[in-house]
This record gives sequence, C-alpha cells and structure tokens, in this order.
Amino acid sequence: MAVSTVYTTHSLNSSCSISSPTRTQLGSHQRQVVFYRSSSCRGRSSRGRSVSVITCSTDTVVIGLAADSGCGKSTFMRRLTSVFGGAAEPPKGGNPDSNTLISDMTTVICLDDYHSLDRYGRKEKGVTALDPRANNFDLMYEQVKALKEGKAVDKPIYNHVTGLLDPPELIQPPKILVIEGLHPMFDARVRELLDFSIYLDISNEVKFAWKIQRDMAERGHSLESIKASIEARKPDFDAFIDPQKQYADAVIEVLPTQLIPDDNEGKVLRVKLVMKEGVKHFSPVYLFDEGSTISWIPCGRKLTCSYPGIKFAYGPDSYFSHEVSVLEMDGQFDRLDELIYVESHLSNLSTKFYGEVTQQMLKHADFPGSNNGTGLFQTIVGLKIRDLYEQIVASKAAVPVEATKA
Ligand SMILES: Nc1ncnc2c1ncn2[C@@H]1O[C@H](COP(=O)(O)OP(=O)(O)OP(=O)(O)O)[C@@H](O)[C@H]1O
Ligand SMILES: O=C(CO)[C@H](O)[C@H](O)COP(=O)(O)O
Repeated sequence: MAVSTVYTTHSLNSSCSISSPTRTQLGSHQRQVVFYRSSSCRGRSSRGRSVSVITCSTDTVVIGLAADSGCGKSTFMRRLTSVFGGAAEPPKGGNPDSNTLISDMTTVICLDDYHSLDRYGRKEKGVTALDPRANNFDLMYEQVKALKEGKAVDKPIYNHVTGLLDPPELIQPPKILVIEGLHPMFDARVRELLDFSIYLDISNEVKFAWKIQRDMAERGHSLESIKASIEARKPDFDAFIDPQKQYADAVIEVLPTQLIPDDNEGKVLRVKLVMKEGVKHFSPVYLFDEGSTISWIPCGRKLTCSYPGIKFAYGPDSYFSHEVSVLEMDGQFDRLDELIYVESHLSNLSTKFYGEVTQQMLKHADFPGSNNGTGLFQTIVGLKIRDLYEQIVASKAAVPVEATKA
C-alpha cells in the first residue's frame, strides 16, 4: 500500500489549523487533500489504522443580485438554484413569513431583512425602503462577513405581510450564499465580500408593464396606485439603487423591442447581457467569434420565428469605463426546443453537456421570460455562477500540496 504524506501550508481560516505533515495511509492512487473551514471543520483520527483525516469544505462563495422590487429577482433565483439541483425552500419549522430560501448548495437571503425601519417607522420618518437610512448596513456587513467565514448568524426577518421586524432566524453558512435585494452593492464593505455580482436593469416601460401584470392581476391593486407607487419610489431608485449597476460583473438589461416600430405593448423584449471583462473566474459568453462584432438573424430553416422575428447581436463595448462584452437578443422564441440551434452557436457557456441551456429552459418553460432573452440570459448567468463556484473551490483545494510515495 502506498503511504502518501500530505503537506499543506495554506489555511483559509485562522481558527482552523492542522499540524503538518499529516501522515495518511491511502490506496495506491488516492491522495488526501485537506481543506479548511471553521464551522464545518471536523477532525477525525482512527487510532491503530494510523489514518488521520480532516474534512473541511471551502469558505462560502457570496453572490450579490441587485434589482428594484418586482424586477424578476425571485424568478432569477429559481433558475439559479435549479442549476445547482434540488428545491429551494424556506427554513424548515421556522417563521412561515421568512424570506430565506435554502437548498443543498445555496442559501438565498433577502436584504429586505436588513430594513432598520419597519413599514410604520418609514411612514413616520417619510423615507422609502430604498433609502439607506431605512437599512442597517453595519449589520448586513457583519453578518455576510460572518457567513462568508463559515459562521452561523441570527439574521433579522422583515415580514412583508405585517410590515414589521420579526424575531431573527438562524442562518448556517452555505456553500453558496446569494444576497438579493435592493442594496447588495451599495455599501463598499458588503461589495468587497462579493465573489460575483449581478444587476437586473429593467427599463421603466417594462417595469411598469410587469408591475401592472403582477400587482393588478395577482394582488388586486389599482392602476392608479401602481403608478403612484412607481413615481414615489423613482427619486430614491435613481439615487440609491440604479447606481449600483456600475459595480456589477454582469448586468441583464431589459428594454422594449426595436423590432416593432413604436411598440408600446411591452410584450416583446430586447434583452442585453453585459459581461465585464477581466473578472476572476468568469469569462464572458460569445457568439460565433470571441471579440468580433456580430449581428445574427437565426430565423429560417432551423428556428421558427413568427412576427416580429428574432435578432441577436454580440460585440465588445464599454460600460461605466469598464471593458465589457455584450450579447443581445431581441424578440421571442416560438418553439423552445429549437433553442438548441441558438445554443450551438454560443460559446463559453460553462455547460456540462451539449444542450444544457436548452434543457434548463425547457424545464422551467412556465417561468416568466422563458420565451425571450430574460430567461435565456438568466439561465446562462446561473451556469456561469456554477462554473465560478467550482473554480473557486478548485483553486482553494489546489493549495501547495506535496505527495510522496513510500
Ligand atoms: N422575465 C420576465 N418576463 C415577464 N414578466 C416577468 C419576468 N420576470 C418577472 N416578471 C413579472 O414580474 C413579476 C415579479 O417577478 P419576481 O417576483 O421574480 O420579482 P422580484 O424582483 O422578486 O419581486 P419582489 O422584490 O417584489 O418580490 C412576476 O410576477 C412577473 O409578472
Ligand atoms: O422595495 C421593496 C423590496 O422588496 C419593498 O417595498 C420593501 O421591502 C418594503 O416592503 P413592504 O412594501 O412590504 O413594506
């Protein structure tokens, strides 16, 4: 039997350490790799068999998703957690009004839970929930930092039913923590903790159409009250939410179509995926040829398109002085299974098998935006996040390790 001696000189967390070298008896082709983490770091030694094992996982990877209310964050989260497999559910046995969603790999926390003023407090002080004064960024920073370091936290809950702050819930550090809400990139300290960030940039026209669809049809609000709420939020949205897009690694921009002159129905959408260049563990998706400028109408023999058709565009650009690649889709799919034709012309998708994007889209065909660029680009970003996570884990596992054979 080979005896492999593993030396590790790197520690991800000062509260978790191991005396090196660790002498381990292994099978002829096995090697013990040692990871560190404070909370899930379990040491085990089996006397007599001279086996010593430390099983730890890497630190939590933190993803930020910013958008205004009603802009598709929950839909995006459902697509993202599906890429990692397993259903995302609220904490078992906890507050039924919890905003948290937990799956095997991911925990999604909603930053509304860091409102420092409840609905009544905001009304009294005349501030909106978008105003930084209505949010506790110190606590947000402390708790996201703690989770990233592998420590559990007692996170407050903002109850959207009552408008009050409920007693806190215990959040354990997950493999992937997603912080979604109004301000994930507002506070520089929180921003620094993010391994990847996304901004959903929904144009006013489209936001209005979605709000009407949801709040009138599903929540019984009047058209006037929806208009008034959008207008009341606009100054704070412009001041505090919108500027965060300059920090995002990926932006999904949703605009009215350019395929129908003067369209005001807002059903057909033009969607842009803006991808920052030079982001660690993230390489942008491209169409046909990386770095070229492409315009592509895929309709014809292999893609069924009814009016007004589909148009793709791809190319380099600049976004808030950052070099970016932009992939754009205007129009909508008639037949989702034919998306495979488009997928086969896209590269750097970080799929695990041919057709994975199409498979994901078909799996969630009933989600809003599945027939257009919103669903397609959300799915692609989900796959890129999975890839980013795997790269981070691999890079942390590849700590200086020496193995010798006896
Ligand atoms: N891609 C899309 N295409 C069409 N409609 C959409 C799309 N995404 C979201 N919507 C509409 O917007 C509504 C809000 O979506 P969702 O619940 O995902 O947003 P949210 O940002 O999580 O909202 P909130 O913060 O208010 O909970 C949906 O009910 C749907 O009507
Ligand atoms: O912008 C929002 C984020 O989702 C909400 O309006 C904010 O959290 C306040 O919630 P509520 O309207 O339930 O009092």
